[in-house]
This record gives sequence, C-alpha cells and structure tokens, in this order.
Amino acid sequence: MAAVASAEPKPPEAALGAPRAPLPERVAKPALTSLLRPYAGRFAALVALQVLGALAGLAPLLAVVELARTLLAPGPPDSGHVQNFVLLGAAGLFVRLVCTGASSGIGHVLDGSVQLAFRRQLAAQLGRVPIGWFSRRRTGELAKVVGEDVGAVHPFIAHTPGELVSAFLVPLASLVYLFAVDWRLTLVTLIPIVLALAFVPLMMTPARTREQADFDAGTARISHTVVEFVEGISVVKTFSGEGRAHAAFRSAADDFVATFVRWVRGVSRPAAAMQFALSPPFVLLTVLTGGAVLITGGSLAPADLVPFLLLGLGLTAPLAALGHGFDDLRTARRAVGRIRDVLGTEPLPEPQRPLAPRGHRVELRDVRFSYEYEYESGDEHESGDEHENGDEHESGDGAHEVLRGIDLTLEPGTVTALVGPSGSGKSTLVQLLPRFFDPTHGSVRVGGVDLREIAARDLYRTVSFVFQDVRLLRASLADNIALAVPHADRADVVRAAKLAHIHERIRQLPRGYDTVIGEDAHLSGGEAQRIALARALLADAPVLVLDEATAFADPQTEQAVRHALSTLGADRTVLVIAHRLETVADADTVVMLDGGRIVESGSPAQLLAAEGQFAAFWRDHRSAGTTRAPRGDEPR
Ligand SMILES: Nc1ncnc2c1ncn2[C@@H]1O[C@H](COP(=O)(O)OP(=O)(O)OP(=O)(O)O)[C@@H](O)[C@H]1O
Repeated sequence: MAAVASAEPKPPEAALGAPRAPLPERVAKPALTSLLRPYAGRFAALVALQVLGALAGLAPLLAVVELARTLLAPGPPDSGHVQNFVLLGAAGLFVRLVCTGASSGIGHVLDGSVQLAFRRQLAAQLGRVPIGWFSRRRTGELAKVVGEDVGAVHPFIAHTPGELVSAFLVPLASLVYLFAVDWRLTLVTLIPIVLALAFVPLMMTPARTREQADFDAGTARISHTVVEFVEGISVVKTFSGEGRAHAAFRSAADDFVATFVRWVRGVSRPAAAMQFALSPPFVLLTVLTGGAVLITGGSLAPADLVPFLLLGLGLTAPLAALGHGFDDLRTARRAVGRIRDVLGTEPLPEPQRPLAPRGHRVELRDVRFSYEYEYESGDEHESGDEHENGDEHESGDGAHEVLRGIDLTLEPGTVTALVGPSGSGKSTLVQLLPRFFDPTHGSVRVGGVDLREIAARDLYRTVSFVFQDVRLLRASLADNIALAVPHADRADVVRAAKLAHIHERIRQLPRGYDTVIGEDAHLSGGEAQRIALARALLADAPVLVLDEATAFADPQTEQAVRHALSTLGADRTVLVIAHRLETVADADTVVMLDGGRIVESGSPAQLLAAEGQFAAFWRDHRSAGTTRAPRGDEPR
C-alpha cells in the first residue's frame, strides 16, 4: 500500500543544519559478510566459473603464441604441432565461452537477488526504527541509500570478482611462460607495469579520500534538494518560489561541479599517468627496444620475441581492469557502508511489560524535552538562532528545551484539553505518547508502566492518535479505516465510519468502502480527518490522543469529533490539543501550556473564574469567533 496523501504524523523533515530530535540509537553495523552469507554458495559458484573461464582463456592465448613461434622458426613447421595448437585453442575458447555464459547468468541472478534482499531488509528496517530517527535523516539521503547505493553493489557482484581473478591469473601464467622463454626480456617487459604501479599510492592519498567524501556528500545533497523540491512543489508553485527553489538546486549543483572537478583532478592525473605507462605503444616500444638489443647481441632468436609482443600487452590489460575493479570496489564499499549504517541502527529495545487491560491513567512526571541541534561540518553551518523565541531558551550546547518540567495526570474517563499559544510545546508533548521522541528527563507512564518498558505493539494497541496531518494509504477506504485492525468485519468498519460522520460520504463514492484513495477518488482535508478519526475509533484503544486540526473547523468534522468524544466509553482517557473553544468547553480538564510549562490547569469554569491566562485566552478566542459557555458556568 503506497502513501498518497499527507499524513499520519509525519516526522518533521530536518533541513540543512536543522535541529534533530534526540533518540537513543545504538549503531551495530552488520558485517558485509553476514549480509552476503545467504548467497555464499552462488557466490562461490560464480567465482569458480570465472576462475575456470580465465584459466580456459589462457589456452587460446598460449596456442596462438606457440603457433606463431612454430611458424616463424627456421625450417618447415611440424603439421602435427600446428594441428594440436589449433585444437587446444578451439577447446579453450569453447570452455571459456561456456564459463562466461554461465557466470554471467549466475552473476545477474545473484546481483538481482542481493539487491532485492538489501531493499527488502532496508524497507523492513525503516519500518522498525523509531519514528524520531527519521527526523535525523534527510529524505533524499535515505532515497539515495535505498535506490542508488543498493544499485552500486551491482559491479561488485556481477563483474569485479571475475576481473580481479583474471587480473591476477592471466598475468601470472603469462609471466611463468615468458620467464621460461627469456628471463632478461621478461624483466624489460615488466618496466611499464612497475611504472604504472608507482602511481597507485598517489590515488590513495588522504586528499583523494577527502575528495571522495565531498563527492558523496555532494551527490546526497543534490538528491535531497530534488526530493525536497518535488515534495514541496505545490507550496513552491503557489508562492511563485520556483526561482528560489531553482537557485537552491543550482547552488547545490554548482557546489557539486566544483567538488566534481576536484574529484576528477584527484583521480585523473595519476590515472592518466598510469594509462600512459600501460598504453600499447609504450609497452611495445619497451619490449621491442629490449628485444632488439638481445637479438643484435645474438642471445635471442627473432621468433622468441613474438611471445613478448603478444603476452606483454596481455600483462598490462588486466592491470587496467584491476584499476577499474578497484574503483568499483571502493564505490561499492562506500555504498555498502551507508546501507550498513541504516541496517545497523537498532530499533528501540522492545521490553514486554504487560499492561493491565483497564485503568489507563496517563502520567507525565517532571517531563523535559529538548530538540538537539546538529551542525553540518564545512560551510553549511546554520545557527540555531532562527529557532529561538522569546519564551524559550537554549539549554546547553545546541539543545532547544521545549518542555520544561511537565507534571500531568490524565484520568481514565476524562477529556483533557491542551491549550496554549503557538510554539508552547503542545504538539511536542502529545508526540511523546506514541514515542516519536522520548523525554530527555522524567517519565511518561500509561497504567503505571513507563512507555519505554512497553512493547511497541502493546503501546499502539493502548494509545491511538488522530493528528492534524492525515496520511491515507493508496488502499481501499475500508482498509484505510481498518489499518490497526486488519481483520475487522465490514460491520465494525461501517460503525466506526458512522461514529466519525464519514459513512454517508463514503456511500456516495462509486465503489463505497472499496474506493481506492488516490485512484478512484480524492478526499478533502476534513474528510481525510474523519477517516483518521474512524480509524482511531475502530482501533478502540483506551487512550485517544487527538490534535484538533484547523481542518476540523468544517462543521461536519467538528460535529463528528464532538459526537465521538461524547460517545466514547466511560473509561477512555482522552487528550486533545484544542483549537476551538467548543472542544475546550466540553473538556473535563483544561491544561494551559506556555513556554513549555503548565501555567494553569483545572475545569474550564474554574480557570475562567481564576481570571488568569486561560481567561484571557478564552476572551481573545471568543471575540474572534463564536462559542458557548463551558459546562456549569458562564464566562464573564
Ligand atoms: N522537529 C523539531 N525540531 C526542532 N524544534 C522543533 C521541532 N518541532 C517543534 N520544534 C520547536 O519546538 C517548539 C514547540 O513546538 P510545538 O510544535 O510543540 O508547539 P505547539 O504548541 O504545538 O505549536 P502550534 O500550536 O503552533 O502547533 C517550537 O519552538 C518549535 O520551533
């Protein structure tokens, strides 16, 4: 099921240098060998076939060399010898052909299987890691890991082992043969290789490693900029922000060009020198010069020069392939490193403390919470200043304390309305209940048990949520409502939809409850909210957390919420971020937050009578809209 509309609580996207939510995160990267272990058999078969293919490839090479020596030797050639060499060459070619075909087939199947397995593991892992973990990563970077990095494993599996094998085997066998012909000319033939190898250390300097890291960071940044642009395209277009978005992309691309040029220079200079040393003209000139000296000195037969001319080039060609293979391996190693980073993030420990089936009092004790700031290295530091406001303070290095000692008890069977100015910490507080984040200090308990001790599935069975930002999945409306109860009867789904005042709207759709959202129909924001409400009601969790969105302003949705709240079971614990005074008036308790602290709490009537901050809040809202008096008293 693919997500189509905005969402179930979507963790905030961390912009460059943006604050990140603190979360326990133990990184235990799985070893590459353990990731590849299930494929060890096929991998071994692949390497064996590649080795056999490389060995078989030697036969035609040696047959050609021997044939040439026989034909060029003084006197008439032995026809039996000639025939044997031709047969040896043909047989070698045939075996090589079979091995190459088989290894290429196995390689591609293995490649596809490993990539699929990595993607499956990554998808499963992304479903397991704590939600707050996503706020520490950029969407584009994760997309790069799942897409590009998994793809980068391809050359590593499909081609490189074979290239590495032949890179060692062919020259080794050729060298043995050449030494047997003439050791002095063999040493001369090795001169280009020794020269080429001298440039290898230059390609592995710390500067080159830095350039490579910059190159990787640049590609990730471009990927992130594109994802951000596509995700925010409607906002960008509405506010004619294409110019800015384009400029951001151009700046990422320009930075990348500079990085790319540095990277190419770092790679290309030593690579060009290596290529020159290994180029056929240089190799042939070296061999011919050495050969000419020996032949004119009378210590080498002219026919014996032939193997050096033929095999000398063969000695250097695999070395060039080794260079490519080495680069591919480095690329694959870095990609696998990033894959392992994601796979190695351990999900939060999953303790199994049982929860009592009833009596779900929610208690927050001295809860403090800070968003931590992480700064990018390099030129892209952003200060955390833009997140400061007068009411909040920065606590410690790069930490932004948003909740500052919250003590709150939500009794079963009561509705608590959370009110307070924008930025006072209401959303942050309710996000502690599904453990999007854990408190940096203090504890949140349900039924007397700390949330950190409750298994995730128990937690989500106990607490359900309706957030402002509703994400519906690309699935039928029935499946969307029954998300938490996949085997729910249609009758239960319909009952929840009726309670959430969305049943009639669903009936009007061409395929009713089987309508697929995003394909057969689209829903308005208010309708999506009511689907989310039906979903939470069907889940029937004893604790309901509701962020009353401004979208609830449509009368139907507002009525649905009020109706649902009034018909909920007697022992339900409800916490609602209230934006409408009607909801506040209906609540049993009102909690007023300001600057991350509870400044007032009590019944609406008590708080109005106290003439404090809540009374002012009430009056402001009342003069801005319509409302009625809270239960049991008239506001003044
Ligand atoms: N993911 C985040 N990273 C860093 N800071 C954040 C994050 N989310 C919120 N904040 C900051 O925490 C403070 C409280 O935000 P929060 O969303 O909890 O307030 P709120 O009372 O729900 O506001 P509103 O009524 O406008 O939704 C704000 O200053 C905000 O900038």
